[in-house]
Amino acid sequence: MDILALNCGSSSVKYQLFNWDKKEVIAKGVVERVTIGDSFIAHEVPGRDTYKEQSECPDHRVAIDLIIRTLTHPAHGVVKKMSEISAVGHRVVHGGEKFTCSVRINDEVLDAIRSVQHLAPLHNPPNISGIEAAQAVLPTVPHIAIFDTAFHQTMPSHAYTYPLPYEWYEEYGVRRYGFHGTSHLYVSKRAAIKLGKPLEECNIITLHIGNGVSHTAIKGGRSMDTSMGLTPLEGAMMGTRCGDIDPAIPPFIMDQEGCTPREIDSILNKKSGLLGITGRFTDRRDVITEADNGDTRCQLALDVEAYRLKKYIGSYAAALGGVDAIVFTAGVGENAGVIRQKALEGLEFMGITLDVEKNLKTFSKSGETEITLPDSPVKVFVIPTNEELVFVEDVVAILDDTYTDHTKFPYTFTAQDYTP
Ligand SMILES: Nc1ncnc2c1ncn2[C@@H]1O[C@H](COP(=O)(O)OP(=O)(O)O)[C@@H](O)[C@H]1O
Ligand SMILES: CC(=O)OP(=O)(O)O
Ligand SMILES: [Mg+2]
Repeated sequence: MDILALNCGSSSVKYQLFNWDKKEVIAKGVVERVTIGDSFIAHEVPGRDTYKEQSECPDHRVAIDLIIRTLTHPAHGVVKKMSEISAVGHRVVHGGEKFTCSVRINDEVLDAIRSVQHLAPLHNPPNISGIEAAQAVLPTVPHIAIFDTAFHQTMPSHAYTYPLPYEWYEEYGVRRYGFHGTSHLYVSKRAAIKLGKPLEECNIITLHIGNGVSHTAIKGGRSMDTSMGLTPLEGAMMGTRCGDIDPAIPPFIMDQEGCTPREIDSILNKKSGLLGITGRFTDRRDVITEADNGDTRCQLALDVEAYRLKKYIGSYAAALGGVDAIVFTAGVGENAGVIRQKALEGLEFMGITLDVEKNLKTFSKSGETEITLPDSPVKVFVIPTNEELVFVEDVVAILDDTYTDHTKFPYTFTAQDYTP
């Protein structure tokens, strides 16, 4: 059974075609610069050179057509016709309180996703266009929505309630939701395997550090708290997003500079974080290189990022009442040893003893790696995330009618009989 996983971002569409029977990736890739101009596809098939093609994608529908054309291309493709694909799994970032698990998409589900799109304006609208575009091209196969927020619906009310007028929660749904759920779920399952303990007995802190950054405190496989909030703006400092700040700052700057709520929101989402402090960069590779070259603002941005990571580790260890493992994942978490080291410095009192040399040599391509010394009471792992695999597992479980919810491990594939 071949399953297509789609992750439609504001200006990109990532995809993965997975063969469930062989448990292997048939092809994966990304269409970049969708709606922007100069769009192209980069298509990877294991054992072949990456195929790149320039092709204008003014909208997501054209991008999805391009993916399908590439997947079925006589030379670069991997399937003869699209009818070989059994189902499509779509990432949907915000599911509000309505969705505690993945669901088969129908008109009612699409309306419900639309009803919360104002809570994730950078993410949900492209997710919806992607679903509509894929349904138009593949009208006869099941389409399944997998929500970033679903995994975090297990949070207790004291973790998701803001100290704000309670009516805002009742009337507008103002509460913490949390995101990157499939990534936190996947790496925590993998960490339990590496610890050699049942997930139900583990306290794990997962640090997803990519373009978006979020941290989660996981007890017994369930999300107990997470750093992103009503929207993906709260929590850690990110490439262009501010994360936690004094809420009085936005109205103060609006008064000073005469900007509108929409303008200030755009600055906090797109011009803050590492870009805000450095004035130049969002990519940590650039920030690290320039800090090494003596740029003090790049150094400051790294110091702020690492210090804030350390504070989340401490607070989540307290929230969980102890921690068995800490996991670094996503582009930065998997590759930036310097940031990991800085974030963990001084945490020996918590039982974390880093293997400094091994940490600096660990990247995504190293695979799942323990970066603490063998006698470290708390283990720290670098675990490459695989959100698409969670999409695929959920799709299969829904098609087989064995699906309950994420935390009940409908398929133990990621947890048991799988070696990444
Ligand atoms: N070797 C590296 N060192 C530091 N940061 C890296 C490295 N490789 C990738 N990154 C960072 O990873 C980020 C992308 O992470 P990723 O998880 O792919 O993001 P997303 O899925 O949210 O688009 C880039 O912005 C870049 O800063
Ligand atoms: C929710 C979120 O921030 O997602 P991403 O990291 O893909 O931007
Ligand atoms: Mg990502």
